[in-house]
Amino acid sequence: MSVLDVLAEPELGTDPSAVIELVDLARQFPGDPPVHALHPSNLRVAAGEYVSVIGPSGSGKSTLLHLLGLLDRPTEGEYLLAGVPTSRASERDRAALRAGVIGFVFQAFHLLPHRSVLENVLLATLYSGVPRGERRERALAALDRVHLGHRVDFLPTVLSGGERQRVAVARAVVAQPHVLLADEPTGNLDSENSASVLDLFDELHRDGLTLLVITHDAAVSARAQRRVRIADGRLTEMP
Ligand SMILES: Nc1ncnc2c1ncn2[C@@H]1O[C@H](COP(=O)(O)OP(=O)(O)OP(=O)(O)O)[C@@H](O)[C@H]1O
Repeated sequence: MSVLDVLAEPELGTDPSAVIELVDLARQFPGDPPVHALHPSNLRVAAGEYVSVIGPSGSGKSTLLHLLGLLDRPTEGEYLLAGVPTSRASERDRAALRAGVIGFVFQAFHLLPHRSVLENVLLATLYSGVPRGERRERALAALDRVHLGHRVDFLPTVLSGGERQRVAVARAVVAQPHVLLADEPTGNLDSENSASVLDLFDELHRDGLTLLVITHDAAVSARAQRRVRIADGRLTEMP
């Protein structure tokens, strides 16, 4: 039985098709006065949606990302991830859910410099429930998927920024997550390399992957099918 089976309490989820569902979710930091980094917020991301969250510096993007990624807990409200209520789940269950459901892509790539491209992707299969006998094949398929099948034995250090980020995307999707969570994915890239990563996101979206991209960059946000603005810790849908 998987952690999803153990934790699932479907009656709490209002929408079974939602991958992400925030119900009055809020995060306050202590202070005098307290900081309302995220006011009580509601957001539902259905399977297959490509959503961007855009906001300026200090608007609450990192706070939201940490909550969505199960790296932080809310002070109020509930966050259902793949239908599983997470706010009061144990750290162990949250870690298992995070590993099984979320693929992360960060601005800074976070690749291991002394491991080959293939090894970087293979490492991500270790804790994600990919059967041992399938790991290599799955890693190679993920690298093919990001058009880097010809670079599997290279070290990340010799790749372009766009290629490195595409390795990071392969690493994020190799375990077939329910959602790809990207934090400023083009923040370290020039326009050409940014375009290659954003084109890849379009392809993954067409293949049915759910994507949520957090950014301060209007051009990056505009590529998503649905845009949400965050300002002063409040979320609003954009037309
Ligand atoms: N640990 C903390 N304690 C107190 N206040 C915090 C803490 N973390 C964030 N904040 C405050 O919460 C608000 C939102 O911060 P957050 O880092 O989420 O914004 P951001 O949109 O990610 O900004 P940036 O784009 O500059 O990284 C800010 O006013 C910030 O000062």
